[in-house]
Amino acid sequence: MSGYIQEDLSPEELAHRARLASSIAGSVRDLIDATVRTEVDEADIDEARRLIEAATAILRKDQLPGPFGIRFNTDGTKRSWGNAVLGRRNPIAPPVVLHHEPDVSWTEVELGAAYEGPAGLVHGGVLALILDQLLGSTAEYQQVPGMTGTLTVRYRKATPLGRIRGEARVDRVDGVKTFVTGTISVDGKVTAEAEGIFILPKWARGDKSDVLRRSVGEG
Ligand SMILES: CCCCCCCCCC(=O)SCCNC(=O)CCNC(=O)[C@H](O)C(C)(C)COP(=O)(O)OP(=O)(O)OC[C@H]1O[C@@H](n2cnc3c(N)ncnc32)[C@H](O)[C@@H]1OP(=O)(O)O
Repeated sequence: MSGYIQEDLSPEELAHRARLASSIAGSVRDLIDATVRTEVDEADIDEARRLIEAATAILRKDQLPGPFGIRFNTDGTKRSWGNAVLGRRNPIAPPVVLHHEPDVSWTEVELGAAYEGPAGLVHGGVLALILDQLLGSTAEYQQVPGMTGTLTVRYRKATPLGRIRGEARVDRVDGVKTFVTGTISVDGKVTAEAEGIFILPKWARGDKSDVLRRSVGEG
């Protein structure tokens, strides 16, 4: 499967690239929030556009030919920096930072104006996006990875924009299928529940599954 890339970067080089990725993506996330919420006049919009287009031209001077992919390093680490949920290099990603404990994986993340659906509330699709990744990464961490086959979300209460907590656990494994459950909560109250069925795809079965089991990706 293409898009899985093997690299051999020193710890110093990895740390340097991580700093660069986080700094540029953080600036663009701030820009996204500023864009959603700006009330400036047309002259300021025109000036901001000029500066943004200049910044885009600088970044376009040297680009990957396609997406970032998933990169393995010789030290055993794995980077998913382009990932839409975790990607430290992706300004669309909140980014979600996952914490894995023996029985539970969790995250706490601030969702601002860019993630709005109903007024003042988190978009249901954004919650499904976060749950998909959280549940999928939980399966991966427990060494039973897979692609999302089915994700079922029950929205129990509205989720206000702001700080949310996600938690997930592997419920059971049946052959190539891993069943994972999870929740989103705010101030200790569950607002959404999910179950995901993650399936180790045919192309990754047998020896090839090692590449998916080796480590859990860092965003
Ligand atoms: C790989 C590690 C990734 C870790 C990151 C996770 C977080 C990211 C999550 C994602 O965004 S993944 C992207 C969204 N998902 C996809 O694009 C998946 C697209 N679908 C596929 O690639 C295949 O349809 C799939 C891998 C899900 C299943 O195809 P297979 O050909 O490998 O399945 P197969 O026909 O061998 O069936 C295996 C078992 O799964 C069952 N099954 C198949 N598709 C299913 C489905 N969609 N939902 C539930 N069960 C399903 C099937 O009935 C069978 O059950 P039994 O073993 O009990 O007989």
